[in-house]
Amino acid sequence: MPQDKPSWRRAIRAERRRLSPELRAEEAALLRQRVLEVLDAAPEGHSKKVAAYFSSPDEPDTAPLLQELTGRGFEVYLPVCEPGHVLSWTRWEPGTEIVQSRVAPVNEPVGPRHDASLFAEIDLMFIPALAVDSAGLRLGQGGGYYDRFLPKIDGYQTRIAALVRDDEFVEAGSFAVDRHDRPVGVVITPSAIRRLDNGF
Ligand SMILES: Nc1nc2c(c(=O)[nH]1)N(C=O)[C@@H](CNc1ccc(C(=O)N[C@@H](CCC(=O)O)C(=O)O)cc1)CN2
Ligand SMILES: Nc1ncnc2c1ncn2[C@@H]1O[C@H](COP(=O)(O)OP(=O)(O)OP(=O)(O)O)[C@@H](O)[C@H]1O
Repeated sequence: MPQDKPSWRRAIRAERRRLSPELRAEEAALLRQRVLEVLDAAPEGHSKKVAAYFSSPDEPDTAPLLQELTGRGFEVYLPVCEPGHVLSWTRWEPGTEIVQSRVAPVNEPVGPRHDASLFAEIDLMFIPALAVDSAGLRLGQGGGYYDRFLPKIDGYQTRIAALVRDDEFVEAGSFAVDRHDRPVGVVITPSAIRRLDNGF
């Protein structure tokens, strides 16, 4: 029996809170390594614009990889939560002002906002999840922001890579899925890059 989403969310958040700062830092460094491997394997002519996100304290720490991406000359865009569970996108560089979102418990950059059409030029997007199953379906924080956003970029080439801890990559069917859930094509954990054979 697949478990309901709220039970999974509670269990994963509790597990993440139990991590020591040392293990968290170690996993963040490994995730950065894996992301660099994905970029190194990217085809010639791959866009220098990528989308990512600012991690919250309970998520795998994306700070090292954001630094690394800008250090390698990538233009990095991060989500901004708009009312109505809409995401827009703002460029981030080290030093960009960061504020607490007015509509969700996350931090976001301040600056000009772009809509989904930005993704015509984005080949790779990193997205948060609490868990991903082997079919590529993700369990998010429950806002439905990405579920609503991803259909808007269906027509673009953007590859979508979810970042989770090793234990959070689980068998297909482990958690309940809804009709609106979109599969991701790649799952990156500290120990591995998994390219899923689901056409995404
Ligand atoms: N780092 C990060 N940024 C992100 C997301 C994310 O998952 N992680 N999002 C991914 O969509 C969007 C923000 N959506 C979110 C929706 C709900 C919660 C959340 O923690 N909800 C809790 C507590 C609610 C509250 O305190 O108001 C909950 O539902 O229990 C977090 C982010 C866009 N930015
Ligand atoms: N495409 C959509 N259109 C309308 N409502 C949606 C859509 N996607 C999700 N929702 C609604 O948003 C809420 C959260 O959905 P869900 O539990 O799948 O979020 P999530 O995948 O955890 O979040 P996120 O995508 O932000 O990481 C649900 O009430 C769901 O019905």
